[in-house]
Amino acid sequence: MADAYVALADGRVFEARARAPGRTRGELVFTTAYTGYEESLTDPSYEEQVLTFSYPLIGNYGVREERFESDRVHPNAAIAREFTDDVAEWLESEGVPAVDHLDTRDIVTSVREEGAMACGIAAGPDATPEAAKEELGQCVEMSDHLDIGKQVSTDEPYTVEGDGEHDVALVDCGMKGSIPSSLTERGADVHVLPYDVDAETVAELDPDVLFISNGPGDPANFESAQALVEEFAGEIPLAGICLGQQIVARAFGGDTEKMAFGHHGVNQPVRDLETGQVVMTTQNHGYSVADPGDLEVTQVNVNDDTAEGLESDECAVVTRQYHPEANPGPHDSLSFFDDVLEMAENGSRTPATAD
Ligand SMILES: NC(=O)CC[C@H](N)C(=O)O
Repeated sequence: MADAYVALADGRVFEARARAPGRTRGELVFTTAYTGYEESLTDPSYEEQVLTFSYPLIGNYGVREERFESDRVHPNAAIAREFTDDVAEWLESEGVPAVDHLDTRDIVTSVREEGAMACGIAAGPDATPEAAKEELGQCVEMSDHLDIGKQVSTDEPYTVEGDGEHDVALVDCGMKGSIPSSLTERGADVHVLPYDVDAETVAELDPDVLFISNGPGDPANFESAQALVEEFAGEIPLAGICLGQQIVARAFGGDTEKMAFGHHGVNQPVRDLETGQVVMTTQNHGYSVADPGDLEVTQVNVNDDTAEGLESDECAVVTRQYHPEANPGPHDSLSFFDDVLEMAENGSRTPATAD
């Protein structure tokens, strides 16, 4: 007998098996990643979402903390065709409801056809379809999570030391741990700052580059990070990943829009418009840059032409919509971090001419 229920905004209620008990709700999204479940579940960009894995068996190589991207699980709940005991126990210990033994192909095709939608979950001995529907009724639209940055950012600034070759000011809007480590490995000291850090604090640090991280929710709600970019545009080189690209685009007069079901997976093809080269990338976003403002689109998604890379020579800006730090996913675009540090070194996106 079912001991878990998933209620969707399209009116359907799925029966399922409870793997970690509890009641919750969130925006239902799916990832096509067939590996990297620990990294996805600890990616802060999934805050306030319910994550469905389209790959049918999740947990077949265990759970290891060194693969975590942050110190907790971020989606409000997780759904798979089958979770192993390792993953189920981990999610239960984190208090995050998990359900399996339901037709995830049906869920994925519904989201693909109708877009990311609200869902409610009730799992455990007392679960009822009505409880799942009640949760669904309380689900808040992603764009109405006005201060979602506070839920995921650091409260206090701190520094992760590399070799002191460059100083990166990294605004933590819900960053994945692989972003600072990709920079420290390349010799930079990374000063991690709260999502609402003020301009004076950044000015005092006098960084070589101001870097805006990935993060959850609607980029339009990250007003203070946007104001920071507006303040330092043309003064300090700027970089951004995912939410960071969206915030930088808005600061340069551009705009963002909600996608139907977004890109969540590890095989999204991206073409560089200058070289023509295509790389496979890791992605996790539900919004995209609809208008790059004063920035130039330098890379696009091969599937749907959305903006994947933005740059400005004049103001020293380089951003990516995808996740060059990988984890999970392919390492094809790790050189982004070399480009960022080269820009930090030269103070410009174009390499200094040797003369
Ligand atoms: N990974 C991210 O930074 C996601 C950015 C933003 N929250 C989106 O959904 O598009």
